[in-house]
Amino acid sequence: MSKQFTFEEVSKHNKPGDLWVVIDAKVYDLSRFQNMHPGGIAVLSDEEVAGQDATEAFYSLHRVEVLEKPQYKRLQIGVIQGENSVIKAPVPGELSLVPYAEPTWLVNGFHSPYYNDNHRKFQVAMRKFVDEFVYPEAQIKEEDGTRVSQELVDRMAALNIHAMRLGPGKHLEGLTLMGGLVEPAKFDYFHELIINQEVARCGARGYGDGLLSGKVIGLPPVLNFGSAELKARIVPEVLQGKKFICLAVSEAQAGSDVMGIQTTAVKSEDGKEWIINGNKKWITNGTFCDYFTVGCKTEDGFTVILVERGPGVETKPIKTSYSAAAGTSYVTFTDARAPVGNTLGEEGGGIFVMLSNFNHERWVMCCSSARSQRAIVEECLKWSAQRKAFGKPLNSLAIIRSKLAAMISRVESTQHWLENITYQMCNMSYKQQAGKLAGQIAFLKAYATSTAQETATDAVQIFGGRGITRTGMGRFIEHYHRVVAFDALLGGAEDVLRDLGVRQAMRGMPKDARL
Ligand code: HEM
Repeated sequence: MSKQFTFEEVSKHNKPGDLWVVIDAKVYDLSRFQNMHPGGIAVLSDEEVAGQDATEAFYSLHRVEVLEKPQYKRLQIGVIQGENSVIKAPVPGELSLVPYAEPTWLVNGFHSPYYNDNHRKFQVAMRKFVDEFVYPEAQIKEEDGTRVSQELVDRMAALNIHAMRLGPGKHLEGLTLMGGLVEPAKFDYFHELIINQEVARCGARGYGDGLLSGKVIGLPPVLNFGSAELKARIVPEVLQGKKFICLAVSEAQAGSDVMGIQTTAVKSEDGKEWIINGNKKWITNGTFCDYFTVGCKTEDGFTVILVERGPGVETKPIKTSYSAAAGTSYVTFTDARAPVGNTLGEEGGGIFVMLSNFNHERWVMCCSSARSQRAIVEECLKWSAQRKAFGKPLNSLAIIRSKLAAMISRVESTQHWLENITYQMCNMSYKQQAGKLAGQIAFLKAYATSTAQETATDAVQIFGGRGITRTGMGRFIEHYHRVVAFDALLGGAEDVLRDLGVRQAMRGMPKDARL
């Protein structure tokens, strides 16, 4: 039972060296902490703070998690008699009750045609997993730039999360998914959407990519186009998190224009091996990968080949504006060799391999982008309610409400469009998806990432200086604003995607259509 105090008792401890404050009905003795306080001693000695209820002042300057940290928690010496604490730190695994902080299907009283009971149970389990194991590691590693721990990779493997991140399909047969929560045959794209969206909540974009997103885009060409022998050798060890794979397409000389790549693969004299020369740039997870799914120029055109790390393959880190935890690399191939049996799809048929892979990659990015955007909406709603400016909460200003309205509309429309496309994916074959959804997904990705950038800009304005400060109240805004361009470039730049979408539409125009 906590020690009980009255406001009167607390008010006697109102000077440096004997300094107590009340925050949310809890009494803190700051006498010994005052000299270590990052905000300085003067603010604590203020007559409206020392010995007083400083709840409002505190929450306009600190995030809730400050008082959750053990070193600060122990400054609490008791509670105010007869008063209850009302401020609640987010509880791991729980849904947020802040309006628009969750997609509508997770909001009490709302309905959705897309999600069944199994999706709901799956979401609960996935959120718990992310809050308990992913979020804490993400926050540390995004800062220190080291890669995801093998311990977490193993935990994910034990639940077969690596396999589920590749979507529904034969590769799930016989696996126990999420401890038996989903039957492999019933796992669909909404389950996968849930994984992507829950992981995106870790609020660490570089680390998020470091969490084996190279596998999400690098393994499907092996799964869908590799020989039976190659699949048997590569797939299980990658899905068990024992080996790592990435997709290596873009180059110093070619990004969105995939056909412009210059890495070459020529056959050895005995015809048994490919000899590969060239470079690949911005390769996510490349620094720590064992396998590279490489786009190459060959005699017949464009061919995709699985190259194993070995002589002639070198990777070095590229410093980008997000964390080195992503393992972004520059890869060079100097007479690197791969057996001809490592060819993925037809020789010269690489563009088909790549294009069918792009849809899924872009859709995954839409899932994450929509969820990251939503987290920023939540931050802005909270901040504008608890921060005062000109003597009033920020959200009493019409201009702030107008920015919030635009943010909410953007994230809601992105999520709803995403859910509709996901529903189409659930009801189409992989081939139908490639034909019918390439345009839709390209448009959605360009829409999600351009609205994300608008939201990032608005959020910085709402947070002011804190929106460009790496610690404290605005730390997620600063991070988001710094990394938001990644989504807009990876998997195809916005203008290229919009153009692709329109070209697809033009191709589908009925020949007899007239005004
Ligand atoms: C239990 C009591 C308190 C603890 C543990 C605490 C802790 C901290 C911490 C960790 C920071 C750094 C924030 C960050 O960048 O993450 C900080 C900053 C600050 N604190 Fe406190 N604080 C306490 C009470 C107060 C109170 C009562 C005030 C009075 C208004 C105050 C005023 C400030 C100010 C002005 C800053 C600088 C904020 C900024 O740079 O934006 N603190 N405090």
